[in-house]
Amino acid sequence: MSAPRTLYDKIWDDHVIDRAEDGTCLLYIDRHLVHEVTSPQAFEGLRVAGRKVRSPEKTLAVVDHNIPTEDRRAGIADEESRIQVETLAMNARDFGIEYYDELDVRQGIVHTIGPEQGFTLPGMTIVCGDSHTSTHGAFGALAHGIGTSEVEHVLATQTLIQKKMRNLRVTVDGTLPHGVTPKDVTLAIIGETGTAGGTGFVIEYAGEVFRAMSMEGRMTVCNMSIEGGARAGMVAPDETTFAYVKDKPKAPKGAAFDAARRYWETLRSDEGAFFDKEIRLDGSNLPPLVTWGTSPEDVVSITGIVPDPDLIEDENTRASKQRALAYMGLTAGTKITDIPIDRVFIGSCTNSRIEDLRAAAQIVAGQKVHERVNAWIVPGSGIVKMHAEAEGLDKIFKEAGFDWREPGCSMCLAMNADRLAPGERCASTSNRNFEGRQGHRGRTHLVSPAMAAAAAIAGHFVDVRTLA
Ligand SMILES: CC(C)[C@H](C(=O)O)[C@@H](O)C(=O)O
Ligand code: SF4
Repeated sequence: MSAPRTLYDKIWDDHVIDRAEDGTCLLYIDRHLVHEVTSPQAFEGLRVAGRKVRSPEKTLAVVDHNIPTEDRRAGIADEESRIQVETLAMNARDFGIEYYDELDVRQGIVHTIGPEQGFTLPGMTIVCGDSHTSTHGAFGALAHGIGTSEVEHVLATQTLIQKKMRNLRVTVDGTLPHGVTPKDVTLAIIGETGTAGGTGFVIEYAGEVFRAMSMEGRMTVCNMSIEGGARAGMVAPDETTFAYVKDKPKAPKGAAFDAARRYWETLRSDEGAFFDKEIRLDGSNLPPLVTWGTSPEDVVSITGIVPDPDLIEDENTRASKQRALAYMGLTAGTKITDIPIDRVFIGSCTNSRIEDLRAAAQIVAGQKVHERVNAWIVPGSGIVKMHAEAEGLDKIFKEAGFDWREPGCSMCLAMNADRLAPGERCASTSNRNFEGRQGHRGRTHLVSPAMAAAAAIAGHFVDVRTLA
């Protein structure tokens, strides 16, 4: 009998084409997602070399980072963004790749549309020139970001040169309390391990909490694997996965689905499989979390206070956390619920799917956005937007005073017209809170959609567990 293997080992083994003596492998790539930021030089490289895209049918292109989230018909005012978008459209046309442009209802954030279209499936190797490709690991796929030269390599060959990572299992057992969401789980994990805790690893998320979690929740968790330093994160596929995938436009149908499913059912870590590192958390004790600093590991409970970096022993850590506190304009000891906010951003590939919008709408219904707050909802895709509107969620948000916008990366990163003004403080459902991430001198607090919605109403952070 062969040695027990992890989920990662199995997907890896099934995709190795060639192994060099030093362990470097050539991996087959099943799916390649392409967006406007990291693809222009890759296509240019193909042009110069006179090469074609090896498997256009395994490649899908979409615009997300540079597009405006207001009326699209007005075009793109910013010259650089306009060129990025036009270039992707041209490249997709020239190389025969399916492309969702800014007027297509299927357009959205690259990591939202892959799963939505059934382009993302269990057991696959999935890459994109984007770090949050880890999102797709929620399906039990090996999915990670690649650099632009690798984008060119995959376009040309449908393969990638890779070294295998080590196996890390993060087990979260128990039942999440009311008001505690997948976003809080992922922030808790990063708070525990730090942003370097996953370096050199592929994470498998295991335990009762992930078994009970929806596909969208699993995507939120896998999305932020990269903030925890890991190459990728994954959840073994199960009935929840199969039910989600079934009937998606690009998923296999009928007998082909049944055959695929039989393979997918083998994609779980064997009893006794070896993990290089294990981390355990109790999900039953988690509170809603808020980040106070400029790293996703700077998490604190909603019932907590801004920590005092002066108390940190390690000199470097102390200096960096002191700087974070100064950047954030906070004073140690301040209650988290006393921090006033100016902006709310419910969006990004972490938290802008339909369940996120429902969770936010539930808190917003019948209420008004606080007079000081400018609050936005940016659906992850045109399909999410359409579903939300069919459910009347847009009305709930608009009546409360939210801006209901067009899909895209938007204010997750300041690469388009959407950004914080200097000094503005934002409750954001995105995944990064680095200096300037949402705009020059902007201040980001990472939270769940429910927490962001509650903050929009109150004008400061609120413990959602105290709401009905
Ligand atoms: C623009 C892109 C390369 C980048 C990434 O890789 O993550 C972006 O999506 C981000 O979230 O910072
Ligand atoms: S939504 Fe944010 S994190 Fe996700 S791909 Fe876009 S910029 Fe990157």
